[in-house]
Amino acid sequence: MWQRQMGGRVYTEMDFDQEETKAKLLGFPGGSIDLSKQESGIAVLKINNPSHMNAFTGTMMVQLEEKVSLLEEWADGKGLILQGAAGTFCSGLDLNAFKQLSKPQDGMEMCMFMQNVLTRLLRLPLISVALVEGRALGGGAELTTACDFRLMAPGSVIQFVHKHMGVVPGWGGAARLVYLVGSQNCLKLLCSASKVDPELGLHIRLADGALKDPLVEEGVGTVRQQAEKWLSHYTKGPPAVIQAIKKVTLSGRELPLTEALRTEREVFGTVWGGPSNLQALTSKSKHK
Ligand SMILES: CC[C@@H](C(=O)O)C(=O)SCCNC(=O)CCNC(=O)[C@H](O)C(C)(C)COP(=O)(O)OP(=O)(O)OC[C@H]1O[C@@H](n2cnc3c(N)ncnc32)[C@H](O)[C@@H]1OP(=O)(O)O
Repeated sequence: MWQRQMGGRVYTEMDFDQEETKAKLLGFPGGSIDLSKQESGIAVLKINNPSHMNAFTGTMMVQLEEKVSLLEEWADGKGLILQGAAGTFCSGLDLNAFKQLSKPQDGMEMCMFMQNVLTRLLRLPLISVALVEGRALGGGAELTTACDFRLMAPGSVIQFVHKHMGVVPGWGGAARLVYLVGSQNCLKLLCSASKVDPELGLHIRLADGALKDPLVEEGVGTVRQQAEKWLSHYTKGPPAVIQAIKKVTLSGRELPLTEALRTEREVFGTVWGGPSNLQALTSKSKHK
């Protein structure tokens, strides 16, 4: 029930031929999206195209979809960190692909593909964090909004540069940005294409944390270690319970009240009387 209501794609085969679009996107090679799942239940998705500032190629779009599919089935998963390679996040759509996808229909098919993938990414039953180092530009800025939280490293910048490209966000970034920062701040960020640094990010609630500089402050660990420590505060506990918390939060955010309540009941039924619940009851009764 939950999967049907919340896990679905935005666009179906009624809207576009996903497989045909995939084949087209694979015509823009370069880079990779690498997934590593850890025993702790935290996975890391690496945006890996460092020679091009982690610009997002067609191959990377297809690989992102494949990795999201794997994460949707990860029963032991609790958290996810989205990070760019070589100390920077993502400089947006690969400009070569941009040029070659210049026909409106091609652009819209790419958008539908990426909106489907990023919506599924945001709806993963995992607590997700975009670890922003260096620059997150254009589509890269949109990628950061497809996670539950954003942690910004010292000197990092999120910049919706779309106006400079004569376009608007197409990967769902505008819809998600309005939800995160409100319509006025969204308008300001898109119309000014201004740089959001950690301080401004915290102020407008685009960022949920500013990480410390390990070169300045001893003992704070790398930014990745800091992000993992931050995320660990929210992923302590059994995977089934953490996943259920994300599901009821998502339904509360996305569904009309009656449907959200019904979904909450469904999800509640998956954990009530489950092993974690029974174990908690047993340990509580010992304290009487
Ligand atoms: C729907 C999303 C879509 C949209 O509509 O907005 C987009 O995302 S469009 C793309 C938006 N992104 C950009 O406009 C950023 C473009 N890149 C830059 O402005 C600069 O590269 C930089 C990111 C500010 C870094 O500048 P700098 O430090 O001077 O390094 P270089 O410019 O020399 O870049 C190093 C290397 O990386 C290549 N590169 C960088 N960004 C891209 C990109 N988006 N696509 C392809 N390649 C990119 C750059 O060409 C250099 O490679 P070489 O020329 O081979 O050395």
